[in-house]
Amino acid sequence: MNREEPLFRKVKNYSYQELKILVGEIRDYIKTVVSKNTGHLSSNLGTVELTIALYRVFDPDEDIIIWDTGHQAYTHKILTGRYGRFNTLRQRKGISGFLRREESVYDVFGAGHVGTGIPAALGIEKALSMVNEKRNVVVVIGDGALTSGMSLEALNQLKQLNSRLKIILNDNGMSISKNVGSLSMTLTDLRLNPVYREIKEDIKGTLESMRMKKLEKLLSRIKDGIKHTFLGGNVFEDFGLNYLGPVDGHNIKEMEAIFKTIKEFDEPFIVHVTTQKGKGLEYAEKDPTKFHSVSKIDPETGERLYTDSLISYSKVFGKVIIELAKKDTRIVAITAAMPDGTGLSEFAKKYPGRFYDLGITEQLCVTFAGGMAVKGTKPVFAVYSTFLQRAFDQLIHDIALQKLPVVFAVDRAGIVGHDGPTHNGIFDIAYLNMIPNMKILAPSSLQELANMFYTLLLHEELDGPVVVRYPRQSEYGILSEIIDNMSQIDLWKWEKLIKGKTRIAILATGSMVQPARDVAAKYGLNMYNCRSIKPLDTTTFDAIMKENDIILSIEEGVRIGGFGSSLLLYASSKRYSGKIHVMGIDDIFSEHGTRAEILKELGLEYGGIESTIKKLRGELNAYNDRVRKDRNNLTGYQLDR
Ligand SMILES: Cc1ncc(C[n+]2csc(CCOP(=O)(O)OP(=O)(O)O)c2C)c(N)n1
Ligand SMILES: CC(=O)[C@@H](O)[C@H](O)COP(=O)(O)O
Ligand SMILES: [Mg+2]
Repeated sequence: MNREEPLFRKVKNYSYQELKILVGEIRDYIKTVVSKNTGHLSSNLGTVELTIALYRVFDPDEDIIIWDTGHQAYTHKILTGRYGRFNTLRQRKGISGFLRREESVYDVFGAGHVGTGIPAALGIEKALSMVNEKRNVVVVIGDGALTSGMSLEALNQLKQLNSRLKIILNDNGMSISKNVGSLSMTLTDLRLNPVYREIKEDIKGTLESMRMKKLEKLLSRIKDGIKHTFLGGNVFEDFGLNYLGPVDGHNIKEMEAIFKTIKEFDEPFIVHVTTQKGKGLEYAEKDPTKFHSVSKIDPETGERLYTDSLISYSKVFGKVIIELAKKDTRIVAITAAMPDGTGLSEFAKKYPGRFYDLGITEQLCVTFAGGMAVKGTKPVFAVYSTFLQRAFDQLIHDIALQKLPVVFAVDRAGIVGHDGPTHNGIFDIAYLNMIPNMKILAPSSLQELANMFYTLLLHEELDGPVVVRYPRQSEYGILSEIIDNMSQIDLWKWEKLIKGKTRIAILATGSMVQPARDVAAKYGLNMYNCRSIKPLDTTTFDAIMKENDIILSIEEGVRIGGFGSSLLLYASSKRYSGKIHVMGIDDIFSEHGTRAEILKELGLEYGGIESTIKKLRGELNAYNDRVRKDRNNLTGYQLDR
């Protein structure tokens, strides 16, 4: 039970001098904890003053405050009763890096994925109105998140639903990389347009009563429909929002004045706050993208603390796609605002005309790729497994149904570690497995990843979509060697890695092949790398069923609807009389912690596989004993007669 008194209650009474000290302390605390624990550094350094100003005006005990995405809400956590526990951020059993309802009553709506803020706030507002509860509902949303489909769909409903939402737009000009699209250009215009600066000057610095009068006048002019001459008009006003800004997001006093003003009005507002991503930390200010989401770093220099000889799957993918694009000019790469995370940023520089960052729009990206495929290009959409969930219908309706040859590079498949349940990519096998015409591959090594894309993009005639899923993992390897050794492989054939001495086989996919292989080698088991999850290599599987009494399948994904469940369905159709045991993730949301910790808890590593094998071997021995005994008994019975 958390008994910490929320700091926001005290902060309301701080002087501006005290607030300045608090701001510095919070920034320092965030830097210290994130550099040790991993986390979202730049975005959180940018929202310290914004959160303080907001909570001095709006009261989290009274008002409803929603954070879109939640990756920028560390100051919110620190102010709402988690100062003491903040140093456990993103650690196993520690506090989450995102908003979680079970963690605090002040995390009103859980988050992690972009674009949920305005839709959820709108729902909450309407639910409150049904019970005649009039509370302020405030949403904090970034300029990147504002461009996502869900945000825009919700904005489109504000007028019709008579919303009074107060939207605080935290505009730092950045998504993870530079923000893209027309709306981001509009925001740049608004930041620079002197008309708005005049209004800001008008409001700022005036006495409370004067400020209110000016605002009332402004609002009555807005309502009279003359906003276009007075304000110049902007897209937000077309959505029914009163627009105010831009306001300096590092000036608490200035923000307070505007927040107090909007709190007085029974009207929907959008306050355009400008902040700097990485504020107050030189290296993060210089390269906010690099420090958006960080692994362990030296807090003073920002240097990463990890072994250089390890290479991530994303990095190999990024390099491979450049090499392949040299050989085939039809290859294009698409990302939903994740050029860095997916390894595509170098491709973007090398082939700007063949690279599409479409913003945080996974659904758009899928259908856009479909359109490109129709016209003979070879689109590769690189996306995190968890974010591809957004585009389920597009995968079915726009891609698979039409057998469009789109390649999906599904990164962060499996357990992601510190980001936790909102970001774990554990559902993709299941949600893709059920879609007709969809093929799913999983490489078991960096080299196999390279070979898969090499084969798919240069040597296969694709008759529909193909997904390659790979984990948030780094392994030993030399990038140039991997590229030099790229070769064609039989994508749809399972590879026998070990010929065992028992009638037990392990069938593993992707990241599970390496630990399973070690166990198989120790216990003399037959071992297969099932690189094709769908279609099953039924020729090999038929032979496996003939040669083995026990089959253990292992995948880094949910068991329901996964690879193992496909094996079970097929095996039962063939009346296989042996036992198939499926290892994977049960019907739960796995927690945050290191990837190794979580995999261990799930039994998806050497130790877990070994103990399962021991159990299965025990069962097999007991079964064989029973059969032997039965046979003896039977013989005895016959003799007796
Ligand atoms: C559906 C979805 N797609 C992609 C992401 C990855 N992502 C997390 S934060 C972010 C950028 C958001 O930009 P913005 O809202 O401006 O926040 P900032 O970090 O600039 O404060 C992205 C693309 C996500 N969380 N959810
Ligand atoms: C908030 C968000 O969705 C991203 O910032 C994500 O946390 C990045 O994950 P990686 O660190 O795996 O790139
Ligand atoms: Mg931003």
